[in-house]
Amino acid sequence: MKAVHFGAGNIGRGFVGLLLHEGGYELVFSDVATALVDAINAADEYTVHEAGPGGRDRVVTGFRAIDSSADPDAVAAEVATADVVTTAVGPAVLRFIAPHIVAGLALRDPDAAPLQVMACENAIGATDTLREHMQVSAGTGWDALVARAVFANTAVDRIVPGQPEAGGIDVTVEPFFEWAIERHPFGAHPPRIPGAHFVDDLAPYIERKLFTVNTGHATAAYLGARAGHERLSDALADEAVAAGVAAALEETSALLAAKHGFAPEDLAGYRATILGRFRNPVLPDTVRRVGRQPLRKLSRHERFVGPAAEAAERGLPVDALLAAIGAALAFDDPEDEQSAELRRLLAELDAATFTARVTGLEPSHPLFPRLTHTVESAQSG
Ligand SMILES: NC(=O)c1ccc[n+]([C@@H]2O[C@H](COP(=O)([O-])OP(=O)(O)OC[C@H]3O[C@@H](n4cnc5c(N)ncnc54)[C@H](O)[C@@H]3O)[C@@H](O)[C@H]2O)c1
Ligand SMILES: O=P(O)(O)OC[C@@H](O)[C@@H](O)[C@H](O)[C@H](O)CO
Repeated sequence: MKAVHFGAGNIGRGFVGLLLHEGGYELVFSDVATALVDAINAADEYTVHEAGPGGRDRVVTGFRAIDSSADPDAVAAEVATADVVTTAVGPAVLRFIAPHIVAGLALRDPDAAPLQVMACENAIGATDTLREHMQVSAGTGWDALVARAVFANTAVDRIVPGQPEAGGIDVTVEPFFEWAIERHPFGAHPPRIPGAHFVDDLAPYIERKLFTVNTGHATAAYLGARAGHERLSDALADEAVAAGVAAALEETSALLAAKHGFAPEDLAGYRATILGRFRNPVLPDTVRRVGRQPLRKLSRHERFVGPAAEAAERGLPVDALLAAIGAALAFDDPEDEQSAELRRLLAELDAATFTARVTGLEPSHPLFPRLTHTVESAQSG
């Protein structure tokens, strides 16, 4: 069995690659970072260090890597004979991966079992998005190729911080992980991924994850950055930050209970587990990594505006989410392109134009005036 994984970064090596290896797949990483590709090819094994209670070291073997910008034909050839393709590249990069998978499908034996495609990004329907990019890339050839693959959306959860260069290709991660995958696309032949669980309806899982883990994480990062903290665990140790995170998650939990029928006590337990994960003092995570790409995080269906808009539609409270958005608007990391763009847009646009452009919220939406007010406050303060 063979898996091609696009994106050999933190979650690629520290989670997706690890579980595919443990499932028995030969692993082919594809990345565009030449030095990383070279380092992977120079190694016979790497270690995933699980930092925190219950964690242990896990060794990954049986892998190689291809630089997809230098050798796209090699990537296509690997995809053609793979059983599984996964991605962890960031939602905006999926459009660049799509042509490689299409090229692989074009080379694939039409009688082979369908390629199992799963995008493992922090985004709702990321595999659907990848499939749409593939359809565009294939053009009129799509009808002939689409039967050679099946597509499943997934929700992946494991905190994998940025890694120090001195660590080579080893990865330090938290011990916790969860990987939920849509069941129906695979019929009787799901991929073999130990610890993953297959579900009939992914929507409650991905929304619970994105609107709890990622809403809480980003709230901690933005409130923490504004309070001068660098480490995520230090931000959580700040009572004011922790209170802001707890309040934002009370609001998203109320939405998740109303929308998906989760029991409030189960959501309270889920929140407590997650806050414990954020507080992990031996996980070297930073507010810069967690706050990265704030424009993506402020977009319409993402971790803040997504739940706040739906909560507002239902008449549920959104004050703490708006406070978190206010902190996001203050995020200033000159090395993060989106942070710099955010600062430029805040300086140049009026509040209503900024709100519409950055959040994608319709001006007629009940949240729009409150969001605009939050933007005005950020601009004046
Ligand atoms: N790190 C986490 O805790 C975590 C957890 C769950 C999900 N995720 C999601 O996984 C994705 C990746 O996150 P990460 O933290 O691993 O980021 P990362 O920056 O560590 O890794 C991304 C990798 O993708 C590579 N890449 C960029 N463009 C590429 C291309 N065109 N083709 C192939 N590879 C390309 C980069 O070189 C990099 O190695 C994101 O969507 C993120 O939200 C991350
Ligand atoms: O990867 P992002 O930028 O969408 O979000 C940053 C973190 O919140 C995220 O990577 C978490 O560590 C991860 O989603 C935990 O499962």
